[in-house]
Amino acid sequence: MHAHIQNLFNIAAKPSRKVIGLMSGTSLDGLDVALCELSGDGLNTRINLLQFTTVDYDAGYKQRVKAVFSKREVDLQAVTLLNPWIGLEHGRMINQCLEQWQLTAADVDVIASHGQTIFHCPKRQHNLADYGNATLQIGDGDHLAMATGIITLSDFRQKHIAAGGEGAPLAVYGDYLLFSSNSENRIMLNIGGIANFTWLPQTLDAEAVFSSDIGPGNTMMDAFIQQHYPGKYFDENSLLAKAGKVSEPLLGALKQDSFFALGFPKTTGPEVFNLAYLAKAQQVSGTEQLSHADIMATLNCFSADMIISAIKQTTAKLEQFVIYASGGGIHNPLLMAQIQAALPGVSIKTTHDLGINPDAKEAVLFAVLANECLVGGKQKFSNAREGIPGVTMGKVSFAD
Ligand SMILES: Nc1ncnc2c1ncn2[C@@H]1O[C@H](COP(=O)(O)OP(=O)(O)OP(=O)(O)O)[C@@H](O)[C@H]1O
Ligand SMILES: CC(=O)N[C@H]1[C@@H]2OC[C@@H](O2)[C@@H](O)[C@@H]1O[C@H](C)C(=O)O
Repeated sequence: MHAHIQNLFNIAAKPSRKVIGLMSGTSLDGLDVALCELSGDGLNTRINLLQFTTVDYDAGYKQRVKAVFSKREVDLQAVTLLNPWIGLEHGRMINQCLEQWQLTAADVDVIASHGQTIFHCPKRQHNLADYGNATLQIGDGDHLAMATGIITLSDFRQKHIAAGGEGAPLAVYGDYLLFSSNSENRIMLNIGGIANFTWLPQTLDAEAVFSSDIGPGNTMMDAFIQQHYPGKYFDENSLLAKAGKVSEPLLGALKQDSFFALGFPKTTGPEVFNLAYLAKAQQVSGTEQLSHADIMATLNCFSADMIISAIKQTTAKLEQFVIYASGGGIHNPLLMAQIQAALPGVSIKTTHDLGINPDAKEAVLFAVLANECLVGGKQKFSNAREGIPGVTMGKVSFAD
């Protein structure tokens, strides 16, 4: 047996493992790095979030990734160069975190790397008869493993698609394993660039659980700020949105996309919800002359309304449920206030109340997927129709 396989076997046989979960999402703000200690598997998974940092991307990094991010036409050389480069950059960022935490590579068993999504393309979106669902994450795992000296599991989404899913949301697996409860119905709401949620009924029924994208979380608001306010990346504390008034005609036009009429689960991305989408809605509704503040107020309301509608649809027959929010959108006060106002009596907490820093949640979920890849596989997920095929995800890169 190769020593690497023996090593992997030993890691899987340990009573607990240290896993670094990585997430770099659609907001392109930074790399979320979560050092977790994991024991058990399936519904017996126990997790301790030991360290969490977001390593901010500098302007140069953002510019390089944005040049290819969610664009139909790109410089293929740039994509090819970015694939190893992002792997190496993420490796450098992890090494920096380890130094800050006064740890070494030997203190970590594996890295679980999401990579950087540059294009997400479910069949329903591209509509080409000869092709199925597709998604592309770059930031090569071999480069990450070599740069850190740590075994790396990466590229989790391809197996999901190969087994019939859309490659997302993968949150459902970790949400179910970590956060389901037999004492309350839960909605795990993540408001990142794209908003998504996982439905966790208190019956714990793995066949009833599902996860779905909702529509834009922060992505359109961020894109608008970045276009009109150079040097700013988002509408900090909803200041601009709060200064504006919602335009009902524009809001109505924004809600017209066929994506919203589809049932759950479904996935989307900034390939659909972007500034071109806004421009078209403004044209259709004759609202080209709106002020920046009114547009931002409307975009904020658009994200809030679609989140509210998804939650109402899912919980229509329920007396009680609790929302556990996470992702950068929870720091947007206007967005959160609108959601709460539309759901009076519903308790909106954050994953902090479940012991997980809400900014770290997605990175933690990838650490859980890696743990399942190494020691799990016993929890039955077989509901491919709901986007939860029961497969092992993650490709192994050894460190030498
Ligand atoms: N103080 C704040 N006020 C308003 N918005 C904020 C604030 N802090 C963070 N945000 C929003 O959160 C975003 C970052 O969210 P997050 O890190 O969850 O995104 P992501 O992980 O890239 O997304 P995804 O889940 O889609 O992959 C910022 O771009 C911004 O829109
Ligand atoms: C293709 C892709 O990267 N999708 C992301 C994105 O960001 C939020 C939403 O869109 C979600 O579907 C997904 O990420 C989370 C971690 C998921 O798979 O659950």
